[in-house]
Amino acid sequence: MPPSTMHDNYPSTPGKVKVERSNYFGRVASRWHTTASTRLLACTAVLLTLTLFVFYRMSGTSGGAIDGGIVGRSVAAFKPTHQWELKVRQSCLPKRSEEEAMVVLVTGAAGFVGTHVSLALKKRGDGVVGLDNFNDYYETSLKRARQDLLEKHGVFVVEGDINDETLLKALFELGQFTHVMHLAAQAGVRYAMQNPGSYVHSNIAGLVNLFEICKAANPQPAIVWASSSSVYGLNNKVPFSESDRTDQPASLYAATKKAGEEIAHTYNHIYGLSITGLRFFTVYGPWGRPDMAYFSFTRDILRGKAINIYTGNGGKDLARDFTYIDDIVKGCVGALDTAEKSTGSGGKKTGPAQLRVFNLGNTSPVTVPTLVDILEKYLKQKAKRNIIKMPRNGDVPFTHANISYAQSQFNYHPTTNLDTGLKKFVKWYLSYYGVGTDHKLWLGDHEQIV
Ligand SMILES: O=C(O)[C@H]1O[C@H](OP(=O)(O)OP(=O)(O)OC[C@H]2O[C@@H](n3ccc(=O)[nH]c3=O)[C@H](O)[C@@H]2O)[C@H](O)[C@@H](O)[C@H]1O
Repeated sequence: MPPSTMHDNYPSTPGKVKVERSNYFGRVASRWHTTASTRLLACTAVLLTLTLFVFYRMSGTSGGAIDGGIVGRSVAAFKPTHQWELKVRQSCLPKRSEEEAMVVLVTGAAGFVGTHVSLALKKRGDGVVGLDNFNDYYETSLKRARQDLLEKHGVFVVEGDINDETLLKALFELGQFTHVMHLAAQAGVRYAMQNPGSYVHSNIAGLVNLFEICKAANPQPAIVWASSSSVYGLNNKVPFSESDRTDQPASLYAATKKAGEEIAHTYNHIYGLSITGLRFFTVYGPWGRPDMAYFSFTRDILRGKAINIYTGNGGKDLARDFTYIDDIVKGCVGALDTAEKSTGSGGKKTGPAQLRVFNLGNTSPVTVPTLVDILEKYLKQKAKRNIIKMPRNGDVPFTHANISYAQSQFNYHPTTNLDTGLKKFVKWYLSYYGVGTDHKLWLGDHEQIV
């Protein structure tokens, strides 16, 4: 199999893609007992394949395009059209006074948090452009529905990957962004064991590419980005404070988010980028992520399917500091509003710049069985519960945020408890998918739920 075909197994925008390993080497091995000339041919083919593979990988990075290394090829060259430029310009136009207004690039805009933050910014009159690669980590129809919602509110979502240098340069030139809300990432704690490359592609390579573009932009934007409560890993000092140790990640997902925080430090230190990391604590709500427990439990309860409820050591219930999406949006907007300007110019730092990390949690952990109790109440249906020991897949037993830093800096006060938040989620879920729980059933009317 030629190397180009081998690479076609990898997506440029990774998602839930099964990487089928080439069985070329297997076939070569099985024929190893044949003639000497076959053996020579096989050796040459293996060497040629390896040489081309290495060359392909090296040319991908030396050409300036930061691609995902093990996950991929460079994204296809982007060529802006007149129509595309018009849409970007229009979406960037603020509707409030120039001094007050921000022009924000929201990456991951068709994602759960990205959609809500984009809407909130647009509603108060900021210029907002979205960017999303629409990967298939979970159902893309939900991402497209969020995109429809955004476009109805005047937010144009550019389809593209944060690793696409050409696209990002064109966007930054047009947009002259004052801020970047960076939410594009490969999410999910447990999926990291199935597709580690996608975490490297989005959470490491993509982050570096975005910082490179921001550092070179004139003016440099201030950046607020999504880190994760998972960086606390096996930390058992509660509640988790920003100054606690974060050097024991329990999953590759957590490790890439922790790495992102270190990379942020570097770009702040060398180039004067103003960077704020937000450690989100298990965010849930309407338009949420189908891979998360509250969402998949809802689906399975309605279908009469059993759900797995994990327990920790000694059968102890797991607990999360579940945080409602509206509270997270307030935190994101607060972080944007208090972000100072970057200090660099022409890729050079001219003075020290702001570097912050905040917990955005709810400060009241709830156990997973209690979450299921609440869902049963609002779904009016009993769950079939399988209680099983937590698999060794990167999970942590509990999370609990100390939010006093965010409180002091931008008055962050979460107001929605899990009961109220899940009630709103269930209402949205039933209106979106229909009571019959057929996922293809679209009842529309979603705007009222936001
Ligand atoms: O705060 C974060 O930084 C992360 O939050 C979220 O991770 P988690 O807190 O692990 O949420 P989620 O998967 O909903 O599992 C919730 C609970 O249900 C338990 N759980 C899960 C699945 C299952 O089948 N059974 C079960 O008991 C499970 O053991 C856990 O106790 C985001 O997905 C992640 O992207 C990141 O943003």
